[in-house]
Amino acid sequence: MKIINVVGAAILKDNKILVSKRKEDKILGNLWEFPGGKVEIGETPQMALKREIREEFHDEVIIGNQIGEAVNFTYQFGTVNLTVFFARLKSNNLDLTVHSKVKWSIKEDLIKFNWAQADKPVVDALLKIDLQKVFFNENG
Ligand SMILES: Nc1nc2c([nH]c(=O)n2[C@H]2C[C@H](O)[C@@H](COP(=O)(O)OP(=O)(O)OP(=O)(O)O)O2)c(=O)[nH]1
Repeated sequence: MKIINVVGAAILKDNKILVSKRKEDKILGNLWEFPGGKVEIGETPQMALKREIREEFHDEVIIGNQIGEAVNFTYQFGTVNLTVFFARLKSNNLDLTVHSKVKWSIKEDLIKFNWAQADKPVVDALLKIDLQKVFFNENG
């Protein structure tokens, strides 16, 4: 079965995490996810994530550490290999070009969103991390 390599960003601001809702007419429509997308040939995960955030929100980000392990989840259309990284915004447009909505959520509320299946183990891993201790290298 086809493996689709996907990267996502848990963008942090003021101890909140940005969560985004997929448009109704897309695969996994109306489900919540970490913004990001497919890694293209020749890209590192970090390069792909910066490109996707630029395309999706017209924003620049600093990428931090990976959250937990990469997750493999098999949907009807293929197996998604999802890797999620912490990120911080360097700009603040958050233009909605591919999502129907975004929300800033406190950690405790993350479980209330209707997540894409692949994201659930990542959310569990995130819940165990103290967000106050997440570090960003300004060159990241
Ligand atoms: N961006 C993102 N995609 C996720 C997450 N969880 C998850 O299962 N996915 C799936 C949804 C899609 O099948 C795939 C990511 O593809 P995508 O968002 O770049 O693209 P898409 O299939 O919606 O649309 P397209 O680029 O093919 O036009 O991974 C997540 O947290 N973030």
